Amino acid sequence: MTGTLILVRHGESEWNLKNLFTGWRNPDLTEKGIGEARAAGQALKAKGFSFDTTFTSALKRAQHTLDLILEEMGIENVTIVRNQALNERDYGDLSGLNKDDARKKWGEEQVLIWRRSYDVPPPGGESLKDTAERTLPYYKAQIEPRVAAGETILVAAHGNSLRALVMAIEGLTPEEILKREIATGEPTVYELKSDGSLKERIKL
Ligand SMILES: O=C(O)[C@H](O)COP(=O)(O)O
Repeated sequence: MTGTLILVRHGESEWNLKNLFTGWRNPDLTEKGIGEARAAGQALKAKGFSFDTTFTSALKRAQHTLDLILEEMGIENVTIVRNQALNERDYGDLSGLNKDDARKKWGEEQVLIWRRSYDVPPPGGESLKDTAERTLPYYKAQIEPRVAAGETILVAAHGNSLRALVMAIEGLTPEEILKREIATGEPTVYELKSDGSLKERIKL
């Protein structure tokens, strides 16, 4: 038996547009982000998907994306589980700062290390490793068993919480996952075997 896991990053947020570090701060989607979420819903509808359960984070941009996808698909009665284990990585003291201003203050290289190293956290925040340490146990306990049992599950979350999941599902090294950019509003479909391992990755 195979199950289906669909991962989608939220549409463009107001702070993506302003080029601000966001993390656990809570901006909503922009008009473009709303359009991206609706387009994701249309793409999933065109493929005939329906969901046994859906998951999202405790943050507005991901919740709103999920709501818009379900609305576009005409799905009204599915369970929505919201949990902060799926939140974006906490950007700590960088939250709310402009990414270009941060580069001017701390230098290009240091900011790149904070954004794209595996285990160096930004001041007061979480590294990708820290993020994976809270996201993966939640995935293993709440999401993977459902997919392994044959369900179809949609997860609307964030660039770095999804990186943590993709790394585990695809068996990527830290170097490989850090090169993977997860675009806003573009669903990825994974067929998983009954032991939770990957059968096929399909990009919509
Ligand atoms: O939290 C943020 O600022 C972004 O959503 C993700 O940031 P990143 O591109 O630095 O990983």
